[in-house]
Amino acid sequence: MRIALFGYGKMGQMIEQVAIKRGHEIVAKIDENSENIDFSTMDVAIDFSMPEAAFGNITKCLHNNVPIISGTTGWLDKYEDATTLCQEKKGAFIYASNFSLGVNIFFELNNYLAKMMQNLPEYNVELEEIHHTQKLDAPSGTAITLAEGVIANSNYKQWKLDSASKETLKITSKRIGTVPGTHTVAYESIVDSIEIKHTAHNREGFALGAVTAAEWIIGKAGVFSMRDVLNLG
Ligand SMILES: NC(=O)C1=CN([C@@H]2O[C@H](COP(=O)(O)OP(=O)(O)OC[C@H]3O[C@@H](n4cnc5c(N)ncnc54)[C@H](OP(=O)(O)O)[C@@H]3O)[C@@H](O)[C@H]2O)C=CC1
Ligand SMILES: O=C(O)C1=N[C@H](C(=O)O)C[C@H](O)C1
Repeated sequence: MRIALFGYGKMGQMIEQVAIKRGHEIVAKIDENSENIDFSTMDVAIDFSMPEAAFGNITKCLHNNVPIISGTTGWLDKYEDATTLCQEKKGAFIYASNFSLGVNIFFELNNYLAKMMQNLPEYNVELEEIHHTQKLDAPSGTAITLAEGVIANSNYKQWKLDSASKETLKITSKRIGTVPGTHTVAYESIVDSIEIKHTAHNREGFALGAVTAAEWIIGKAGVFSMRDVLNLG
């Protein structure tokens, strides 16, 4: 498969390693200064760039009929515009806040746990995410997906950074050293605590998930998710 990388930072470089190991070819490494991009050389594009760049990269790919996988976080105010364009162009697009297999299982676990806790008012739930100090957005995209999972299965109406109320689910974001990504969902009552936690040890799981999604999307049209790729039901 001929893969173009939009963004060649920490994730772009890890994806290159994983893709080459799986027999793929990197045909372009695109950054904010790239001009005259030749879309005809690409079977698929993978975008791990920056919050302000992702939507532009996605729309360029869709306009040029190149399937696009995006893992960039912090741009989701434009997600619906991207899906509408994808449908208009009969293109192929996947966004995931987290491409790792482990986190996608963790998302399912989070939804299941939230459903079980729904009618147990003695428990209070909070989310925490920890990432490296270079991360630009907060809360993490993964924490937002986890919060959406809790909200869909509880009486919470919204999430907020550092602030809680009866209707507001609190997310705490910490930035420490080189932490690749740690997410905790904690339910607390007076008598006990229930915690589920995912700890990424490095970036390889994210990269493998993104390359797997790129392999899966070839020949398909539509807006998909990692639930589709991993066949999680
Ligand atoms: N969904 C997932 O599984 C994961 C998502 N992420 C997300 O992916 C994104 C990238 O993370 P990471 O690789 O760690 O970040 P880095 O900062 O290491 O890399 C981002 C790269 O994007 C480049 N860039 C800037 N503008 C553009 C542009 N217009 N087009 C293409 N590239 C551009 C930057 O170049 P320059 O430095 O020259 O500006 C930089 O090299 C973040 O949003 C992060 O949250 C990260 C890990 C997993
Ligand atoms: O910026 C990162 O590094 C990560 N970003 C994603 C997020 O915002 O959830 C995924 C992963 O946790 C690493």
